Amino acid sequence: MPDFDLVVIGAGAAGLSAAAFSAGLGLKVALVERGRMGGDCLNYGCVPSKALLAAAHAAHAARQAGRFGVRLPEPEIDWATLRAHVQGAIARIAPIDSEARYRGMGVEVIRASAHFVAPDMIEAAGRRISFRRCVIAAGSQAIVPDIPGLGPVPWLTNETIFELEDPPGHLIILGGGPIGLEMAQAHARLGCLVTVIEAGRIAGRDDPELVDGLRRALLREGVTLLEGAKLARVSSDRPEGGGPGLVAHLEDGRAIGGTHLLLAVGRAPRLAGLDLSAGQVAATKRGITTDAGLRSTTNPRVFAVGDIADPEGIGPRAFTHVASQHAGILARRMIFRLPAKVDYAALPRVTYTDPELAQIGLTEAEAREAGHEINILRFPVAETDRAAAEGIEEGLVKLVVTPKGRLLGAGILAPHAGEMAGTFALMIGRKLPLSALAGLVLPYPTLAEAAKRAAGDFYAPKLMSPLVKRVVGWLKHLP
Ligand SMILES: Cc1cc2nc3c(=O)[nH]c(=O)nc-3n(C[C@H](O)[C@H](O)[C@H](O)COP(=O)(O)OP(=O)(O)OC[C@H]3O[C@@H](n4cnc5c(N)ncnc54)[C@H](O)[C@@H]3O)c2cc1C
Ligand SMILES: NC(=O)c1ccc[n+]([C@@H]2O[C@H](COP(=O)([O-])OP(=O)(O)OC[C@H]3O[C@@H](n4cnc5c(N)ncnc54)[C@H](O)[C@@H]3O)[C@@H](O)[C@H]2O)c1
Repeated sequence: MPDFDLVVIGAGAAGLSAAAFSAGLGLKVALVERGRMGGDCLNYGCVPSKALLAAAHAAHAARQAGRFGVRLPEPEIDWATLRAHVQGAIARIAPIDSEARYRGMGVEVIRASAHFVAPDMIEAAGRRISFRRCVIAAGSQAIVPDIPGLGPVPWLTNETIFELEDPPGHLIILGGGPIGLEMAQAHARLGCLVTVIEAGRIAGRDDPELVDGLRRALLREGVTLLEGAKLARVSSDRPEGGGPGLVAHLEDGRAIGGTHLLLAVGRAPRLAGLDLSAGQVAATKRGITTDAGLRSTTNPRVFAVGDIADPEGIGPRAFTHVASQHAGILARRMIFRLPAKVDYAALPRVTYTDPELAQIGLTEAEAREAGHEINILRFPVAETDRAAAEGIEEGLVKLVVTPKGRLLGAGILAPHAGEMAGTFALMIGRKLPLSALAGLVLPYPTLAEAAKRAAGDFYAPKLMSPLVKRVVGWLKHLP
């Protein structure tokens, strides 16, 4: 008999969900975690970043209040209290992910590093542990690019930036993806100088039309965005009187002096140390190779979930809600032996800047690339009455639909766009026709009305057609 029905490696969003439902269904489960319970999302990712952004938005709101005739002095940033707020947000959620809670569920929690010693056995804390099934949920970590000068010049990643004792004077951020942009706006609003060095364009996976508005918003707030910029090397530049300092030298000869460097150029799966070859588990630099049901293609006892999983070579989707989706697939596939596959057709993703940038399903470019015949519908958020009342200038809803009115994708740039994403995820996921959105009675005044107005545009030409006008002309003669 194996020691455990299930061994889970990693107690982040993905591993915790897998352990909880498996123990709940009566399986004997071991959960191995070498770092902090809760993984990246709780400790170094979603939670601290959103807590920092909340503080930054409060500072910004105070600065903007004058527009409404409410005059406030320039906000003073109390960094120690701000840090306490960020750590407090983590502490508030931590009990949910805690060792004590999981032990209470009957899970054996092992605080150690795990590695394979055989296809049906791992080793952790000096113990060899055999299993019927193993779920690898070891997550991902920040990529450290090979840039001359890094090393002598220290750098920050998502694991260290929330621990700074003092605010950075001038934060140089390498990479303008979700991490780079969220951290850029957060620090700029908190009074730091910020320069983003992006090799391509910022928010490169998102629709350029939506990104335009976000770019304008960031530039207005004083963030320096260097797009299409290649970093050649970094050098140390300690200012007189001490303190951190560096110079980022771009390939085109520009040199940017700053105090701190944040690396936000993407994520790499945490494969090192797992000794996957001993477990006969195949992997590439994108992650653990699985089928569409998250089962290892080379070891049927093993599944992979969360950031480390690479189902069918389509690559990871590094989001906490994907980790949860994976856990649901695992329950059906691994425990109930039902067919279940990853399906990202209705996947939402949100960059929590202000305005927020949300994409659900396909962007226009992705839909065209996939060969869909599409219509594009747009409505500027600024034209809603709510935007007028709140002085909102930036924002756009952009819908990607088939000629028959099926929604393939929705992009939203708006304050709190993430709160609107659910409607679109439901529509795409359940294949609801666009008429469902066009006919929806929404509360007035809300920014979400922009989405309904965009959907309405699909039907307006049909409604105003000569045929309909003839029918109306005929109907008016009826008693
Ligand atoms: C700054 C930042 C902000 C983010 N914001 C958002 C957001 O707003 N929304 C969103 O959806 N996603 C966000 N993400 C992404 C999200 O954090 C990840 O997708 C999610 O944490 C992945 O969960 P996971 O369980 O796969 O991996 P992780 O959370 O990384 O957990 C893996 C765990 O495995 C442990 N581990 C690794 N190897 C071993 C081993 N050999 N033995 C034992 N333990 C091991 C690690 O210590 C870790 O705790 C953000 C990420 C970052 C970095
Ligand atoms: N709000 C959210 O849901 C949220 C927030 C943060 C992170 N995440 C997840 O974490 C993942 C990783 O985020 P990320 O921002 O680190 O990575 P990313 O891969 O999304 O973006 C990295 C950016 O860095 C650029 N880049 C790469 N190498 C470079 C170099 N040498 N010089 C300059 N630019 C370079 C790329 O062109 C890209 O635009 C995201 O894709 C997302 O899945 C999600």
